[in-house]
Amino acid sequence: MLSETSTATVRATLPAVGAAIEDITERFYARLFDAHPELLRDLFNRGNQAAGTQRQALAGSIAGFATHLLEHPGTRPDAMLSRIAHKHASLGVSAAQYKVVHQHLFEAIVEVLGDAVTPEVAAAWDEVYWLMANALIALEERLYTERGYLVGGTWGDWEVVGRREETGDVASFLLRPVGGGTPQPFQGGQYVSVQVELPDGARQIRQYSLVSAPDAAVRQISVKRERGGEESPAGEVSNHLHDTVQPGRVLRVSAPFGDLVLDSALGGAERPLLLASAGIGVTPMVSLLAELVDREYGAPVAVLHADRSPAAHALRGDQAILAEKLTAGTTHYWYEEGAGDLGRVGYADLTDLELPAGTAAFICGPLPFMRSIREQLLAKGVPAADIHYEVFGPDLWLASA
Ligand SMILES: NC(=O)C1=CN([C@@H]2O[C@H](COP(=O)(O)OP(=O)(O)OC[C@H]3O[C@@H](n4cnc5c(N)ncnc54)[C@H](O)[C@@H]3O)[C@@H](O)[C@H]2O)C=CC1
Repeated sequence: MLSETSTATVRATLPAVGAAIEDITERFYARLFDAHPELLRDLFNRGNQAAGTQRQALAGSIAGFATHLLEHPGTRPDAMLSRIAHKHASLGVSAAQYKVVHQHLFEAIVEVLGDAVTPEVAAAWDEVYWLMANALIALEERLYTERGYLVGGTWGDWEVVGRREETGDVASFLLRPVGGGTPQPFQGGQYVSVQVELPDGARQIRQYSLVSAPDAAVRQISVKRERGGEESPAGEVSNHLHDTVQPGRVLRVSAPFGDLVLDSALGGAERPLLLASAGIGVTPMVSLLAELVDREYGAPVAVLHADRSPAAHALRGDQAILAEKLTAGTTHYWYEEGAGDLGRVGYADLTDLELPAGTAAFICGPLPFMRSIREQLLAKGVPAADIHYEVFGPDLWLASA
């Protein structure tokens, strides 16, 4: 909890810091990568840096954390912290790295705000930083130790033992640990980080949801080729995987992390579920469904998916087969074109969908889709706390929340 003196100072300076936060985070990353070029090459996503989205996400999380401290003193924004901690753990982040970030972040604050950063102001924001950093460090250490990993030591070598083209843009890669052995079961909905060496020697990392059943001996990821367009650069890692990775290749893969998991929503008891995905957001839903089937889940499960067309709908077969195996599963599909009798036309529309009382929702897909589903669920009376979501890449939902 923020001290009384710092609370007053943070309250008085939040508007100024908030207004300058994107400038501050831009200079922060410039300073950080100047001092540690290896971080941009081998840890941070270069595409997100170039597009500025990581900066917006960091700005959003700092501003969000400070606002939370002021508005809800004595509590923590647990959902936000948990999401960040899982992502960090999958990257192997360690406590020492928070000191490096602190140094460059505070230098950037002074560079942007100048004399406004009195010792009192610096001390108050220092307190905010360390409240957030220490909360994350504790969560990350718990994630490592719970699973018996050394801090930062979750990477392993995995051999690609199969590859399957799912759609024109999505390929699945089947992975088995080098040296054999059955991997520990993960939780449906979790993801792994994958690190590949690119032609210029950079070792870039991306997260991909696990698609296989949590206890499968062979793990599967399904990757959409990010072709890029006017607003977004082509995905360096997804294109590399599509163009060069065939069976026999060994990839560096992290242990599974991610908190879009059943236990976070269920609290021990079965309840009606809604699993809504769009586009490549289908991936975590498939492992969640596999886990539900495995548990012989008895409560109603509504499986919703929206896509450009049936042909673009990756893993449609797996999703349908698993939904069919559920005791009380229903499927609802929407396609922008070519729906025929395979689904409804247009974006996902929940107007006609009857939601049993007590439904918990899981959503994953492009941000506009997730916002639209969240709005529709809130309008139908689903409490915000029962809406769980996964964001791939920088959390711009937070930045704009
Ligand atoms: N959870 C996450 O953070 C995810 C992020 N993405 C990101 O989103 C981008 C696009 O993903 P794609 O699979 O190519 O999806 P996409 O662009 O093919 O869209 C899939 C479907 O989302 C729905 N949708 C799109 N805009 C909507 C809107 N404004 N309102 C309601 N529904 C809407 C439509 O039904 C559309 O067919 C990717 O670049 C990816 O990085 C994708 C999946 C998951």
